[in-house]
Amino acid sequence: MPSSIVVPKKLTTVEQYKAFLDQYDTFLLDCDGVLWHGSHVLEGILETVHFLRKNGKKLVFVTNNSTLSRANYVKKFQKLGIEATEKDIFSSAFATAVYLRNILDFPKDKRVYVIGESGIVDELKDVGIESTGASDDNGVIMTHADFGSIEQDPTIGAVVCGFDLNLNYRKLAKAFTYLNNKEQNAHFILTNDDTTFPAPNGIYPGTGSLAQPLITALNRNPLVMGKPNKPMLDCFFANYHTDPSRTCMVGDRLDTDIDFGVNGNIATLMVLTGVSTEAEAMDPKQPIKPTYIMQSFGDFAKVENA
Ligand SMILES: O=C(O)[C@H](O)[C@H](O)COP(=O)(O)O
Repeated sequence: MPSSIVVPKKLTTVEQYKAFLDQYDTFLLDCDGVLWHGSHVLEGILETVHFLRKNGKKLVFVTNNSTLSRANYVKKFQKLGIEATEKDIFSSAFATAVYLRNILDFPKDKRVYVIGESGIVDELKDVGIESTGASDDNGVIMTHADFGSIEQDPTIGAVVCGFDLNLNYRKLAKAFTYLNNKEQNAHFILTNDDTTFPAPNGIYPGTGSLAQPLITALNRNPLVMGKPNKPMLDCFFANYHTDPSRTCMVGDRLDTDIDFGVNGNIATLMVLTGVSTEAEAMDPKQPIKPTYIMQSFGDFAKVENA
């Protein structure tokens, strides 16, 4: 059906919330912009998570944020008051590690150069892949005399770029050097390509924006793992055999979360606590249409008190 004909249904009343919830057993939940901003849990989220689980709903957390391993995400969830186990969490770092190991059959004698944080390093280690870079190059200030210190490294079989609060020129120069060596033929992979992400006081450049200097310098498009791309979807459906007709993706971004659900042929609910706006979703020219829209996922807590 042409996207201009699909009109998202806005949920605003407790009766509509209840009727919506009765249709689904499994909810795939984005994290940044749905559950929290950074480490600030949004209003009503804890009550909603408790209420849905008490009513037998399955919650699966699907995040493009590659900064933490699933083990460390479990600790973050617990610290924020949300019970979770590693098998409930699908992060772009996990999808990247699984893809390198299982799909690319990454050679045992090769390593990965990482622009990113511990989530990528830890998930790669979990599947037996050695990495270098990441925090090793944090705070390393280059001078114009340092260019000679950047050498080729034939052990690098892939460069993986994720969100990195400590991105610097040295990391970009090393990644470029490895990827620009045609004989080496190293894979160029992004954990995700979110252009921005929501924080408590606004939105900030995301992984897709941080990787742009490499994409421009190399004139090469990377392989992207996270939502809405197929590797993350394959990762989810390989681990969960849910009934697609009773599964709903909940997210705040049209171009990642909602598109991910559309690609997976499941219903989608867009919340207005993150990046995308209602006007963007309702625009007839918008090709990606959520099934439903509501203000906040935390509003479902009102059903319990109704
Ligand atoms: O990597 C980034 O740009 C952000 O961390 C990412 O956008 C957040 O991922 P989400 O939980 O919204 O999927």
